[in-house]
Amino acid sequence: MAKIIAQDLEMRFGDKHLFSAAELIFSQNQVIHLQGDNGCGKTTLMKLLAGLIKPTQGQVQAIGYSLAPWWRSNSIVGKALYLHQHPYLFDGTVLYNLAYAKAFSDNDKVKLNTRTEQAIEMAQLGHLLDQSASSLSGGERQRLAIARAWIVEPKLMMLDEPTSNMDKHSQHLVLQMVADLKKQGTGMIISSHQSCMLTQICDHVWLIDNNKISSNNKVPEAPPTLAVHINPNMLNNMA
Ligand SMILES: Nc1ncnc2c1ncn2[C@@H]1O[C@H](COP(=O)(O)OP(=O)(O)OP(=O)(O)O)[C@@H](O)[C@H]1O
Repeated sequence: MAKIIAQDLEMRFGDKHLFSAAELIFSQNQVIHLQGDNGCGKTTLMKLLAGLIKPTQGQVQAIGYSLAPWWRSNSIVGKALYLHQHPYLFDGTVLYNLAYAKAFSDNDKVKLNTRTEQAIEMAQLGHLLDQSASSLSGGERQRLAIARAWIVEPKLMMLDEPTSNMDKHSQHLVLQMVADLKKQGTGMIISSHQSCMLTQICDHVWLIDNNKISSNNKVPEAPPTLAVHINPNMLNNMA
């Protein structure tokens, strides 16, 4: 099973102590809601686990992956996929961005083509395929980035404030893809300082507070309540 393990972790920027943690384990089949106030270090923690930056102290290692090629000096890079809240997209069309994902998957060509078609449908990107990715709205960019990840089926993935640019409809589309990845065993960290549709499928919480990271099982959230509007005339008619 793929895991990222961080031990004796400490992160500082100059004099600013962001957080310390004796041990953090992020593994497949685990969906974590990463919580904490603005500026507490959620993005920094995810970048550490993705190998994009190094901790001030401590080790971050990946297990359950095949050995990294000799030219890749940092063996963490590329293990857990990190999706920024303003996702990086390649120059080119939406279709080009989806097709590019195939280079990062071990799946065979037929399966990748089928998954690409399914992803286009799930993310409702069909009418945007020939449009330049740089011209997409914030919510469309997020949908494209998550569809691209869904095609690849990563073992571990981190979503940084994924719903910050999304209306309810886009959130719902993304929820379907994320829930499907969960079913397939993809481990996920979803950072959000508020509860949202996506955090409802999380089963663990990591909280950054007072420069410490605590880890707990998540108390299930109540399903979203449906507002029921009762027409008073209807009640009169029933009386
Ligand atoms: N490269 C850097 N150099 C110096 N300080 C940095 C650097 N990157 C982040 N910081 C600081 O570290 C703190 C944590 O930033 P980070 O983006 O990780 O927080 P966050 O919890 O994700 O915030 P938000 O909820 O607002 O997105 C902030 O005060 C930020 O200014």
